[in-house]
Amino acid sequence: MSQAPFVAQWGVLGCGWISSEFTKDVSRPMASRGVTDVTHAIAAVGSRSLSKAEDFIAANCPRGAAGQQDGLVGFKTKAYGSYKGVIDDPNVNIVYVGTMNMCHYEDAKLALEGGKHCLLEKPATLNAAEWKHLVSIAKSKNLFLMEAVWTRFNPVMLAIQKAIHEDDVIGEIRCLYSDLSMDVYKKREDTDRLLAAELAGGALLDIGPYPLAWTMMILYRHPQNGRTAAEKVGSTMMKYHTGVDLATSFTMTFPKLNAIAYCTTNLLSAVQKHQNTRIVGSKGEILVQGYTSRPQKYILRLFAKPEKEGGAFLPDETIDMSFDGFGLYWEADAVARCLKDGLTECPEMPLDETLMTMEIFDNIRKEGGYEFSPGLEKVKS
Ligand SMILES: NC(=O)C1=CN([C@@H]2O[C@H](COP(=O)(O)OP(=O)(O)OC[C@H]3O[C@@H](n4cnc5c(N)ncnc54)[C@H](OP(=O)(O)O)[C@@H]3O)[C@@H](O)[C@H]2O)C=CC1
Ligand SMILES: O=C1OC[C@@H](O)[C@H](O)[C@H]1O
Repeated sequence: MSQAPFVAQWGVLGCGWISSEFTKDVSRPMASRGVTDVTHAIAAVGSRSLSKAEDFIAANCPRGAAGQQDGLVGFKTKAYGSYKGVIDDPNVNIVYVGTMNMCHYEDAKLALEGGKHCLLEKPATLNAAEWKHLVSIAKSKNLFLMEAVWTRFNPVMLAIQKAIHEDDVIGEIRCLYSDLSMDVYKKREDTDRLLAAELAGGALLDIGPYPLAWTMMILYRHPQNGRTAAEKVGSTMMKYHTGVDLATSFTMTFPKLNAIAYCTTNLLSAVQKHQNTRIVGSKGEILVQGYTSRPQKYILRLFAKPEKEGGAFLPDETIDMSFDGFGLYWEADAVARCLKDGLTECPEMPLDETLMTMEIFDNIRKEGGYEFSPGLEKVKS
């Protein structure tokens, strides 16, 4: 007889866009992605407004998430007009923080201090000091904590990682080019969360985590790199008049591989839906298709004669891994498995790799002159 799946009992903080995608994704039938060991319930949803939380439930999970639809738990999703209500709900065992960047530290702290595990949207915090403090609370209470870098769990990312790390498909890695940019400049008001200083906006914090995720997954985690931090990180930042960055680029060197990552992000240009990440090796290259944050396919392009300089390519092979929904469910499933197994950090997105990210971003901001508005950072180094 097969065992009943483990049910992650989520409490959602903030009823904005990404919380709705997360909620819809974990409400999809588990069978649609062949998962049988874990499932999900949305136990509670919290907003600063009760009616917003009620409307959110009606729109995104009227019958609860997958585990509730399958009758694995008896409770319905409850709406709260405060975040604290969610934390105190006895049916919640893990909190998803989908609030604005400048709220992440305090909202995650509320969850952890309330004794709940926590999945925290990217960027985890505003700086490394805030993250270190959250980690210390989580560790002292033996609670799970993870930054929600969902791209790390995307099947295209994992297939490419295997192709490069295990199957040597494109040979020695030489360069990784990764961009995620958005067409925001002159299209949105200065009060928009991406452009406003008081909301800790800017390209680096909002979409910079994705080029960095590719660098970490493909170069930092390369078996021959031995999880050695980048030797050098260089950056260029262009600021907007509000004080946030309109465009940032950073390079990261990995001498053990003789490989370099070129990462770019801006709020100036339309996202090319086709190809924004490209990985070049000695035998050919991989062209990631779709947004850098949620790719659906990749192209494998091999040199006909790898030993020759500037040689011709063999015909392209397209590996199509298209999926339904937004694609946050793989991350949610991985978190549920961690809880099921009693882990307090996720091997695919461990606490120290978020710390590394926050330290890299702190240094890039320092180099580029991006200082947060007074009072935004709750812990400073
Ligand atoms: N993983 C991913 O692909 C994505 C991740 N993100 C991340 O998720 C977070 C939220 O982004 P997104 O959903 O697009 O943003 P939204 O503006 O759509 O939602 C943010 C929510 O934060 C809550 N909030 C709490 N305090 C404030 C405040 N002072 N001002 C405004 N809102 C506040 C609000 O919830 P309420 O009113 O209900 O209390 C609001 O709905 C960001 O940190 C972003 O980086 C965003 C998009 C994609
Ligand atoms: O994480 C994100 O990915 C998609 C973008 O649209 C969004 O601004 C960002 O927060």
